[in-house]
Amino acid sequence: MTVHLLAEGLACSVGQRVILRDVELDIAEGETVGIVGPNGCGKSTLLRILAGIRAPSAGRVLLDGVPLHRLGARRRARKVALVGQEQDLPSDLLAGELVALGLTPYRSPWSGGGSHERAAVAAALAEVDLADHVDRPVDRLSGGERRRVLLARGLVQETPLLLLDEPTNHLDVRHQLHLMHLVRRLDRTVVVALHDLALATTTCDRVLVLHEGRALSLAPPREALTPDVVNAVFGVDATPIRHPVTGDTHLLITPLRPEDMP
Ligand SMILES: Nc1ncnc2c1ncn2[C@@H]1O[C@H](COP(=O)(O)OP(=O)(O)OP(=O)(O)O)[C@@H](O)[C@H]1O
Repeated sequence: MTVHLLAEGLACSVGQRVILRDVELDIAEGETVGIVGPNGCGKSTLLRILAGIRAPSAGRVLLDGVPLHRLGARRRARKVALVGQEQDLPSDLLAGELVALGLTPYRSPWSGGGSHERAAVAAALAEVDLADHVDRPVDRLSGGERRRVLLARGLVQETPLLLLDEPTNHLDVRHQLHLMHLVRRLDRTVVVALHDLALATTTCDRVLVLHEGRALSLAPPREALTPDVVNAVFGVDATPIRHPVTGDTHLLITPLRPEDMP
């Protein structure tokens, strides 16, 4: 249950302002690709275009060669799930009911949730380590629990393409790693916007760096996130450090020294 994702010449503008230009992506079946870049560089906008929620001002998105815009809403919802950064969740729902919304594309009108649906919801909540939260009101969940419930809603949608917008926000370090390892294990194509460069490096197959509306590279993490790129894109000082046990290179990120500031 995975898909080849191709994006050709994507652009997006709001009025005169260009948000994205000439973005090309060729993502293989089952790959986990991270999108990184500074605040406002267009990560969420790109994910919304890849989800078919926002139309690009130029270019197109193809899933296994089929243009996304040709798919009706229901077929698209069986192909692509976007787990966004929703702040306001319906306060009168239980966690299990919110997750069950992910099954909407498979329901016939007015059908209720049968035992098959309840099992799917329970399995998705168990995947995100919230098996005992099915009957908890959504408005009483912590920030991290909400993020994980939203991920469960995306998982239950069973789409070959899963798009995640900063899914690790609000999560403690153990749950950040758990979530990213869970995502990698899925037999799905995943595109995930992340702020944590270390997490992107250790958990993504390839990383896309967005800077000033352009895609700089789509490459294995340590090729995409060199110290020079990180310094230029984020305006920080990144120093490569070798892990004493694994020998892998990690970036130690500190503020620019005053003498290096532009
Ligand atoms: N509908 C819109 N109207 C006007 N400007 C918009 C609209 N949508 C996005 N933008 C602008 O486009 C730019 C990119 O926004 P986007 O949310 O994609 O960035 P991001 O990389 O996800 O940011 P962050 O890391 O802060 O979440 C921002 O400057 C934002 O203000």
